[in-house]
Amino acid sequence: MLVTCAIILNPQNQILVTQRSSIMHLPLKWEFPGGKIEANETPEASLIREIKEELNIDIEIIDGLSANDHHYPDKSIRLIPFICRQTGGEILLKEHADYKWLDRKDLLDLDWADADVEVVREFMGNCS
Ligand SMILES: Nc1nc2c([nH]c(=O)n2[C@@H]2O[C@H](COP(=O)(O)OP(=O)(O)OP(=O)(O)O)[C@@H](O)[C@H]2O)c(=O)[nH]1
Repeated sequence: MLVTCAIILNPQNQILVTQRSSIMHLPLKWEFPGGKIEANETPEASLIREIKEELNIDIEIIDGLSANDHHYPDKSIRLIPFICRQTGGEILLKEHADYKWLDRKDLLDLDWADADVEVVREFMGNCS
């Protein structure tokens, strides 16, 4: 399963992180918002659509990071991360339990979905 996710930076270079709801796969784990790529969709178009659907905000994509393959007991995903900026809208949570803007140094303190840990490490390594 191909999944895109957005590392959205604000003007203070904080990062938007979202918490999965208690009724989702990986309940209450933190992730970067995003979702499954649908048929005939580019990764970039999929991510822009998902972020609008889930969070009610518009983003532009700045850059891509390495995809990370991860095998959960019940599914395997390829997580494709993009660095993004918010260009419009106000955050309204449609699916998630919570969100926060975090300083980069605090990212590894969260209880991440397993597939995201490698993505966080690469992102932190790139920025330091
Ligand atoms: N959006 C998103 N999904 C992630 C991340 N990390 C990670 O393991 N995933 C997994 O990727 C899958 C796709 O996410 P989704 O949000 O579109 O799908 P979903 O919860 O409806 O999944 P489902 O319909 O298979 O239960 C989920 O199983 C989710 O747990 C992440 O950072 N962002």
